[in-house]
Amino acid sequence: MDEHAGVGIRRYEEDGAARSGARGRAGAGRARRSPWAVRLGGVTKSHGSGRAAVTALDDVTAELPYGTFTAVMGPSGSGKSTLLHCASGLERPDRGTVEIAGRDLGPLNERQRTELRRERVGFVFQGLNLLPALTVEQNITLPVRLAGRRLRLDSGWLDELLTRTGLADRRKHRPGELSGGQQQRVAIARALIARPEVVFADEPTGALDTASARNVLELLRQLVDDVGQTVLMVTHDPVAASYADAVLLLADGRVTDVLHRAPAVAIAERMTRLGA
Ligand SMILES: Nc1ncnc2c1ncn2[C@@H]1O[C@H](COP(=O)(O)OP(=O)(O)OP(=O)(O)O)[C@@H](O)[C@H]1O
Repeated sequence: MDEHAGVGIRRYEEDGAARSGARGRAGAGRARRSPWAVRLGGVTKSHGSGRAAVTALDDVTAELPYGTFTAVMGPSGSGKSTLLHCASGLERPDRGTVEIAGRDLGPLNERQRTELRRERVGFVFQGLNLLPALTVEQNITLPVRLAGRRLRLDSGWLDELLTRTGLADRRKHRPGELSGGQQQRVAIARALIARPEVVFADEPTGALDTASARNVLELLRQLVDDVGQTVLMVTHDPVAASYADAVLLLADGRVTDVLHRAPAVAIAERMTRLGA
């Protein structure tokens, strides 16, 4: 294991065990094969080939316990998006292993990976990707409907998500009738509707004003604390990262440090030292 990724892992693990044990609803009803919602072992990934090849991730090991919130930070080009794409099964690493809920993604074919992403993983991106013609409720339930008979809609969970996201009285509205922050909360509810093992968020507050961003970050934090959700979030913003239990700092494709429950100023100071 990468010596840095292992720093303070026990405390991080205890955080997750305490939260996901009591009320853990994320991935509810599924037997757990691993203490980690996500595990990367020696992941290496290059983009391009020959002399143009760029090593985006270089032997990254990281373990995300259930019920924890992890932020990934680093200078531009340090490999944050590539880490998120490899960890979520969107891209295959060149070397190393990726496990989600104890399942090794390596041997899975494309169809199996798509199914796993649909059923076990939630995504929240900066660009929202809501369908403008559908209502809030229809957008949120879309992943379940796309999965056909493989997933069943839990209407109690839908109601809880609508309440938690403050959208209960907006369920029949369309995205164009909502603020940016409300739209991002729809995207978060949609990511959670199938009770994924882990939610991957790429700059979820990047396009929001300060108050809406805080609202979205508090929502993610509450979902981790109350429901035992596991979240991995890429961000450039030290304030956003300060909501996380742990911040993985990347530089040149390697994990150079792990900060635990760090305040925004400490994260910003560490980022400055990385040259970000
Ligand atoms: N499809 C690609 N083809 C070639 N090189 C790529 C590709 N995608 C990423 N890279 C390179 O891999 C490295 C890591 O990129 P990545 O997007 O993961 O970094 P990042 O930390 O997310 O950057 P940013 O903060 O600017 O979004 C960079 O040097 C980037 O130029």
